[in-house]
Amino acid sequence: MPKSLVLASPTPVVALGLRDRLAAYWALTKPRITFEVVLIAAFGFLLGTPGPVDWARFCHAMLGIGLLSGGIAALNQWMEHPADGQMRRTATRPIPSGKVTPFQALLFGLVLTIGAEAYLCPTVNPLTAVLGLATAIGYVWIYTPLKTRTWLSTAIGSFPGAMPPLVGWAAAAGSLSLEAWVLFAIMFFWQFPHFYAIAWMYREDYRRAGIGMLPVIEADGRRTIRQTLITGLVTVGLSLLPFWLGLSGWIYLAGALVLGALFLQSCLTLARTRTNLAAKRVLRASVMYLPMLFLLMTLNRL
Ligand code: HEM
Ligand SMILES: CC(C)=CCC/C(C)=C/CC/C(C)=C/COP(=O)(O)OP(=O)(O)O
Repeated sequence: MPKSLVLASPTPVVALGLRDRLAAYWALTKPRITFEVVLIAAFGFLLGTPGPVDWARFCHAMLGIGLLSGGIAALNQWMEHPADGQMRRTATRPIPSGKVTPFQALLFGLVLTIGAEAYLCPTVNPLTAVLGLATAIGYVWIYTPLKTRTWLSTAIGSFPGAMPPLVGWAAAAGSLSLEAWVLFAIMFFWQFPHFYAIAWMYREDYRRAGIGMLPVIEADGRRTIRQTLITGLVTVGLSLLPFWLGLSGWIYLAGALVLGALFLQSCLTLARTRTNLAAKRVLRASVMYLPMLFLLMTLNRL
């Protein structure tokens, strides 16, 4: 297929009923990713709570974090809608499919992002708002433009990507501690198997849009596999630290080992078979692994 082929024509906005219009705006927030962001932030909040849980603050924090995650997802789509229109996976998104204009998406993203910041600062605490702002800048203004410039963009995007537990912790505690940074580190390394699996599955799509992720730029996939295995191992190794730090107990340790073994098994299967199906299993395993690990950590503490 020629590189220049545009899968979704940049049509002007199509006439939509209210329901479809709302659905298009909802899609701009990348709801499934935003859901996982809020979930991990919620675990971060509970883990960072020093005494009894302040449920009012918890609700404010989750609402603000959800709005922020949705807002930056919309801004990301505003910035990369030409590339999204070139890829099968993203060609049906609200902007390339003409359901929302780029300007509407920009406005929506700004309102949500600025609104979230203005909400988090007084109702939760300034530290949470500052970390949220750093996440927005890191994701929208640093990671997104770098996607077409360097294969290292994914490693850079992992910094804002790892913020949910840190932001959740800050919302509860009003400060950050070693334990919070350990949660950040687990999530930072977790992302490598996650996005290498995705980049493997969609490498033709990414190539067409000029996004040179590692599986796109290397011919044989060896570095992708090596980095997937190493970062998978580092993730599982780091996942044992909450036990040693006294954040969680024996049930967590046993569960983390079982979950880690399953996650690593999916990475090893990808290394052995190098198929798209195996990459899909790594993606599924990664999406399950993280919330289950944090759930165990939190339950075990309670
Ligand atoms: C540099 C970091 C990351 C990159 C490049 C990345 C990229 C992607 C992409 C392209 C997909 C779509 C896969 C598909 O359509 O089949 C995806 C799925 C997903 N990602 Fe990530 N992601 C990253 C980090 C994160 C983070 C930090 C979270 C959450 C806290 C997350 C949660 C998810 C979830 C839940 C899905 C599945 C969504 C679904 O079911 O459609 N990702 N990721
Ligand atoms: C606290 C808080 C609000 C945290 C937000 C965390 C965050 C920034 C998550 C997104 C991580 C990420 C790099 C996703 C991929 O985007 P992509 O542009 O590569 O994906 P795409 O190709 O599907 O658009």
